[in-house]
Amino acid sequence: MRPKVYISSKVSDEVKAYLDQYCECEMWQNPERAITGQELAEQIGDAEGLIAAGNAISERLLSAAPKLRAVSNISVGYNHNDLDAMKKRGIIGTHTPYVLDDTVADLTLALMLAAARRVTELHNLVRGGGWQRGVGEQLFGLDVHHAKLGIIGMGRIGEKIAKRAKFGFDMEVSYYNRSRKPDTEERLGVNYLPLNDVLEQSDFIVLMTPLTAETKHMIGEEQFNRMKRSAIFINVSRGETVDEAALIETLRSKRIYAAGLDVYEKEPVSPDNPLLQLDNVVTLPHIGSATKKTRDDMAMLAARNLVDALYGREPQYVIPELKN
Ligand SMILES: NC(=O)c1ccc[n+]([C@@H]2O[C@H](COP(=O)([O-])OP(=O)(O)OC[C@H]3O[C@@H](n4cnc5c(N)ncnc54)[C@H](O)[C@@H]3O)[C@@H](O)[C@H]2O)c1
Ligand SMILES: O=C(O)[C@H](O)CO
Repeated sequence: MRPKVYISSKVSDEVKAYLDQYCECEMWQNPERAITGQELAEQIGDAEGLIAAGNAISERLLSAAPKLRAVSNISVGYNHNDLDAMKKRGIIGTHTPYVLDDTVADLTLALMLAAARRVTELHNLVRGGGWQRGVGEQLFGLDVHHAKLGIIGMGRIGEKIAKRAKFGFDMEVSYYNRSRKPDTEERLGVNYLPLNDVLEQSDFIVLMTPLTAETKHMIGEEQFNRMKRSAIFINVSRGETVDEAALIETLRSKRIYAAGLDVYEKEPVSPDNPLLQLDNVVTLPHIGSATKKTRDDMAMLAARNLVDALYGREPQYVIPELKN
């Protein structure tokens, strides 16, 4: 009998057709909104496999799915998976690295450019008729080209950002990482610096680590106070890597120049979040990997990972902490 699979968000016809060859699939059908944790727990039933699109894989969900053998995340980040609970039940967990790197790096550059050149602020000014009053010096921005970029977390995506910055924008690129990367330093001409030096010397600081116990609130008041007053801070990693209250205060007091954000401590961001009231912030709704092609590629990779797991083959991208 073919294994039952639950797909927690709508996937392309091609991905669905691939899964249908091997599995009995049921899919969340409402394109208007994401499935809630409660709904997923109610619907997962006796599925042996789950294609998960950012859903919390918690003890509560797993206890509602007694037959579950494999969880395949359509994401590279897996901080929303309770790895201990999965290990305890022997559940195979997979993710989707590499296929999204260029897309996320493109968006990071978009945030750097938008924050430095005040793109959304000026867009709003033109739309609101403010151009009639002229565009004075107080609305001029900062250069991206030839500036100093510091990347915290020089992994797959960090490297793609470094490459764009270095070769596309003539930036001087430094990085801080858990371990040094001599190959990357040689290949891309980037310099390793201790974290405090990256914070103190960079014009742009991009945070690109995964969310772990170690990186939670890695950037807070002390780190913001080390940055230049003209610094631009970009977060495309996970919201909880940053102490958001400290970020809000830093931006409110203009302690740094601006921020570009794709991720937040609580998502979706509430309309009351003070970040939304500040001119010196560019905000995006966690869409780093969201082009149609990249999301389709991620879903297809997740589907292949899941089928391999359910048919007893080693999936290409098992979550490293869950590898035997
Ligand atoms: N906004 C989005 O849509 C989006 C899209 C993709 C990925 N992400 C996030 O970006 C993260 C990174 O993705 P990736 O594919 O580049 O991962 P990766 O594992 O290739 O790179 C992460 C790097 O961070 C380093 N690192 C880990 N802990 C650290 C610490 N405590 N201090 C310093 N460095 C540390 C690692 O050594 C590694 O080099 C993902 O885990 C995900 O959370 C967000
Ligand atoms: O981790 C990821 O892949 C993104 O945040 C979701 O697309």
